[in-house]
Amino acid sequence: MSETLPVPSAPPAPARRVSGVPIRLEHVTKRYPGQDRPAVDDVTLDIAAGETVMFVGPSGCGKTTLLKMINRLIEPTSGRIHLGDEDVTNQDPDRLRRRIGYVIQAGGLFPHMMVATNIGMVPRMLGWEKQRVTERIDELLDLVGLDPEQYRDRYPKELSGGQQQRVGVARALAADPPVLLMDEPFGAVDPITRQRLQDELLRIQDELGKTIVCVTHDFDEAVKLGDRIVVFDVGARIVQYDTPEAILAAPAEEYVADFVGAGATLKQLTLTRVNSLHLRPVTTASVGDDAADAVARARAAGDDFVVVLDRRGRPISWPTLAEVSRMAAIPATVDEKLPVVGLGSTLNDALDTMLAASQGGAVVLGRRDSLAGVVTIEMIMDAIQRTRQETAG
Ligand SMILES: Nc1ncnc2c1ncn2[C@@H]1O[C@H](COP(=O)(O)OP(=O)(O)OP(=O)(O)O)[C@@H](O)[C@H]1O
Repeated sequence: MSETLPVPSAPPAPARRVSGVPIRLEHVTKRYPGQDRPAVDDVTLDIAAGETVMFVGPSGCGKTTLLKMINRLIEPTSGRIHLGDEDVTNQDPDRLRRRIGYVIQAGGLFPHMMVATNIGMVPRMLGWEKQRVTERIDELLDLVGLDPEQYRDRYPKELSGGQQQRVGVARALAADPPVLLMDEPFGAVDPITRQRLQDELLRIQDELGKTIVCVTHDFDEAVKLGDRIVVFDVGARIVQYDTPEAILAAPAEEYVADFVGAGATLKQLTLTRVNSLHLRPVTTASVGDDAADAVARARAAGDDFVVVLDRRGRPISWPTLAEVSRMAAIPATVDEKLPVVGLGSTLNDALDTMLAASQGGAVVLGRRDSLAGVVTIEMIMDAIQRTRQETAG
């Protein structure tokens, strides 16, 4: 029988808006027919409102079963589930699911429905007026970084994997549910896209403060996204439930140490985020501005590059002064390969992004993809050096 594990007392992430509710699982068990051992064996777990909690553990240990019992896609054999003050164990599952957003691998979009129809499904079921649904769709596309004009009338197959996943997140958030469940949400996309989507999720969560429970196979992802991580063993036995920092510093059992991996010191870098660096301000210019003026301002500031912003203040390119000098006005050209990272990106991510680009740095995006500054390879190297010294000392 697993012991009761209250929410650990470490302080939550820096104060942010909380729109989520706490989740309490009480002695929850799931026995599948014909199996001798329960897939989930008497689990008690408290998840605090507004936190992101990551479920990790070996294949078949019961993570997905536990997750799906929260929105009753799987019915518990016994035990109770509370959302906020409410016992939802016997609540009508359809009603329950409207209060719990659910994101699965590859977005899980309906292929025959346009993006807008996919996103607007739950609000329409809830009887929202047409105008309100339409506005909500555009608002959400904007939130997940997709231009509504360009994407709302497309079919899922006309989107990249990463874009489909973004729409999946938008759809899950449509009716503004307090809880978001995610099952390997970024498992099906390439590493660079995954990193971007993780950054977006951090940014969105920073704005919204939902209660998020997310299953992942990737311990680095758990460290990056989680306010806390639950490490499970077979039967969804909770081996450790703590902040990423605490788990990396002191794995509870040898089993967790093995799971965390030999590179734990290096993983500490995954804990250091771009927002902890002192970001460099940079010369910017808007589309249509006089190029000579931008060059003069950059020279005066000692910058070799100019970050070009679109009319919504989002960076679209990062030309050198030599390139800008050849122009009359700043063009609207979007550089598809612009190296960008989010404020929540880890130093590992930032380094990966920079190594694939020519500028020796990356543009840092803040809220709604606005420019937060620039991070350079030198800044990352300095930070790595400091982390090494602290770990050694
Ligand atoms: N519908 C089912 N019928 C019978 N057994 C099941 C069913 N679904 C899952 N199981 C079993 O329950 C256990 C837990 O499965 P679950 O999918 O929850 O694990 P998991 O930790 O999410 O695994 P993975 O990481 O591989 O996705 C496994 O032993 C699995 O074989």
